[in-house]
Amino acid sequence: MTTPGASAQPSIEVTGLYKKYRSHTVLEDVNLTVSPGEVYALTGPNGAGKTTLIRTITGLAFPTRGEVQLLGRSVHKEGIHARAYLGAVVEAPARFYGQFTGTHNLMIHARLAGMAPGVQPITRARVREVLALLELTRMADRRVSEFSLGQRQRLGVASAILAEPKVLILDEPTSGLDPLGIGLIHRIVTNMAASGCAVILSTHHLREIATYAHTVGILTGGRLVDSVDLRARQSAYRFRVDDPVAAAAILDRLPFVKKTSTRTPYAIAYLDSESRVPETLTHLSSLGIRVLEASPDLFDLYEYYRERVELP
Ligand SMILES: Nc1ncnc2c1ncn2[C@@H]1O[C@H](COP(=O)(O)OP(=O)(O)OP(=O)(O)O)[C@@H](O)[C@H]1O
Repeated sequence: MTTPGASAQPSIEVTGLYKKYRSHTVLEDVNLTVSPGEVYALTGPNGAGKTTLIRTITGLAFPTRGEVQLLGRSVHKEGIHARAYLGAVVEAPARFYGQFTGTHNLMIHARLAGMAPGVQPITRARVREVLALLELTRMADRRVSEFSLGQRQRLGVASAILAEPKVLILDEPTSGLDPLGIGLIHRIVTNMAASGCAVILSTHHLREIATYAHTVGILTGGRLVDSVDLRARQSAYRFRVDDPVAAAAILDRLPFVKKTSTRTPYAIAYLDSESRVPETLTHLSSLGIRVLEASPDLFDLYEYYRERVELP
């Protein structure tokens, strides 16, 4: 997993966002930032407002109040510039011309995308490349009306990455895909992020997303109730000891331990790297603390999510 630059200017910045449909508040004071190279997964119960938030971030819907910036430009005031480096699939599966082939549809998309200010023209070779990346070469010259739902879904992602965007936004990109298709989307998102692209995607698949997202935002009732930094959670190790409180106090003094807690019979430490585990064990043992077991303290996003959305 790459580590996105924490100090870089955010690629996506949502500030004080409200969205109302008549008297119904769908989004309430939503604030979030996504850095270059970061994968931000948005999750929450049905009707929480995920699609509305994604539509507003991409400029398809207008906020009642608040602002969205992409690469430092306001989506709703400088749309053409803000969206020049945006790739998105907001309505899944994306709309295509059924009577045209996959290649033809992407060529139409390429011409439109190539009109954005500062964007390089997209070549036929690039169209072939993204079709191959999405494992659609075999379907490339077939009419889109003959594509299955999953193939259309993949063609949508192909069109979103065609212009090598710096911001990629995908609304439920894996819904309707088979397990191999889901793995394919994960790899593409991971590779895009590794090349510096900021990604927001919405999903209900928590256990999958935990393997490659950097941050998970939990939206419920239109409010972003939590933002979970999965990288920090994944650096936790647990040590089974006779006296967890004493062990945690010792661990707390180590310079490479960021935070400690206890959960009997474990002392839990957030280390700055996995390579610190042997050093930590030696240190505990030198101070008379017998460690009966040491292992990663795996974070269960599903359990965490359940607790967050079930809170009154
Ligand atoms: N155009 C609209 N007019 C009125 N209400 C709307 C409109 N679009 C969405 N809503 C309402 O906004 C709320 C949030 O809907 P949204 O589709 O954003 O939720 P979601 O989190 O994406 O749900 P799901 O997980 O089911 O896809 C719902 O109560 C929905 O009825």
